[in-house]
Amino acid sequence: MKKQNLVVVGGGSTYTIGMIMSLVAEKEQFPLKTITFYDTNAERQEKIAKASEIILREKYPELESFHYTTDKEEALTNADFVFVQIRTGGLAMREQDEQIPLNHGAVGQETCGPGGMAYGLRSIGDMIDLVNDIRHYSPDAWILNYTNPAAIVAEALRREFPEDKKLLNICDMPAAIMVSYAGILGKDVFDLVPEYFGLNHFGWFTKILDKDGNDHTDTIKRAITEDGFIPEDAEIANDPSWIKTFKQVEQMVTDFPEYLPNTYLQYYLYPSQMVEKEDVTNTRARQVINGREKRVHTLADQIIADGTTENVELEVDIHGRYMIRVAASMAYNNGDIFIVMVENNGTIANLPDDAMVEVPAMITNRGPKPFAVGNISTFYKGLIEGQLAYEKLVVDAYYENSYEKALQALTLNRTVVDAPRARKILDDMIEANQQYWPELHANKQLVTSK
Ligand SMILES: NC(=O)c1ccc[n+]([C@@H]2O[C@H](COP(=O)([O-])OP(=O)(O)OC[C@H]3O[C@@H](n4cnc5c(N)ncnc54)[C@H](O)[C@@H]3O)[C@@H](O)[C@H]2O)c1
Ligand SMILES: O=P(O)(O)OC[C@H]1O[C@H](O[C@H]2[C@H](O)[C@@H](O)[C@@H](O)O[C@@H]2CO)[C@H](O)[C@@H](O)[C@@H]1O
Ligand SMILES: [Mn+2]
Repeated sequence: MKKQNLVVVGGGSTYTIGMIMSLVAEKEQFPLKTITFYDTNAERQEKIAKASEIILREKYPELESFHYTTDKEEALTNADFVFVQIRTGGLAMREQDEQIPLNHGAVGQETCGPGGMAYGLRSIGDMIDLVNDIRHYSPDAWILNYTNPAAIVAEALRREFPEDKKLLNICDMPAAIMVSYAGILGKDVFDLVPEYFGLNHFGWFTKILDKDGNDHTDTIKRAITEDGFIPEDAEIANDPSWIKTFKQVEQMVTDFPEYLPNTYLQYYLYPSQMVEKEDVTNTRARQVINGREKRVHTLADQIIADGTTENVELEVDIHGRYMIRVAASMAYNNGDIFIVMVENNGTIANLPDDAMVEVPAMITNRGPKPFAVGNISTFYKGLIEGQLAYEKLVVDAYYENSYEKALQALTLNRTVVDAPRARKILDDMIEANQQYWPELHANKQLVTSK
């Protein structure tokens, strides 16, 4: 098996140490020659990198080299795989994305509704620059992007790099949900085969099979409605916010029992309930700053101070394992099946060809080969078309510097609906994002004809 040169962009991310542990756990499936971290924030990256260096020295002695840098040429040259996990504006801006809509009575969420638009308009420019840089230094590298909001980023990258066949956008949420299905069934998550359709953070499992073709969908539905649904992946199992989110699946399956929903659908199906549950002074970003970020930084500090991992507990989670299994299937043409984002082109027959959809695909060394879904029925088609229009309008707003397109996007979104409210949210977001967003201009025709 050829050993791979891996670059992690966003080396200072709160997910990096988990990713390193997953790379250790998956070294047989995805053997590495070198690992390089790249980040624009030297200080944030250094702490994570120094801890990672110790972990790798102890647990991955066969690795030929590990290094970290803020120099893009040094980082991106000679890569086989580039994993991208950046957050333009950091968790501080995530907090604004969540608080602004809540101040106007709308859902405040990282990737759904107005928060997703704000984060999208910040991320698109950086992601385009980054893909250009990667292609300049490593034209043939596989790029696995999971930078959020993945749906909007994927749409922008589709428009910007239409011929790039080695760029794949992925999300761990379906896999994390499947970990809980596996728990219900007493099976390994990688032994389950999903049937699924939708957009990123906006989809449904239509069937859960095992590798022998046995259908477990009804067993899972029954278990959820009778016994409830809990997160089982190590990273989120004890997190009160994720426990609440998984609990909401019970209501979704009771109200709409046809298919099994992605957890993120809660924001679109029960927006008022979601707003009522929130505390604007302690939104998810604040919980992550005081929770995951603090935990990861304390862990890194301890590993660095001790010079060893002997005194800490290091866990492997589905986030890293899933990303790595997708990469391995590309590297070694395994033909494994994973849920990923692809340009539709008929996969969901009654949706536009140019939609970025999330569906199961066979992952090969020629990229993802999605399985045909066929026509989807009215409820799902209606919901998806509205959300897809919102996503496309956000990307239009970016390219056209259009205030109007941004306003249309928010008004269309199920988490907002009301046009005056959309305008208030948009105006506050423009103010908060001056440093990051393209300048949005009002429709010139209307202004001049006054
Ligand atoms: N798709 C998914 O399912 C999924 C799952 C988990 C995390 N994520 C995403 O992963 C990303 C990281 O999340 P986090 O909470 O760890 O954020 P974080 O802020 O802790 O980490 C992001 C890192 O990226 C760096 N960075 C920012 N802009 C950069 C640029 N242009 N070039 C290089 N480095 C840059 C930052 O300095 C920071 O160290 C986010 O986009 C998050 O939404 C996605
Ligand atoms: O609110 P956060 O920052 O805790 O989570 C936001 C992310 O949530 C999903 O990722 C989960 C993942 O599903 C789970 O396996 C585990 O690794 O935790 C992650 C979050 O902590 C979602 O898919 C991502 O897009 C979000 O960024
Ligand atoms: Mn996701």
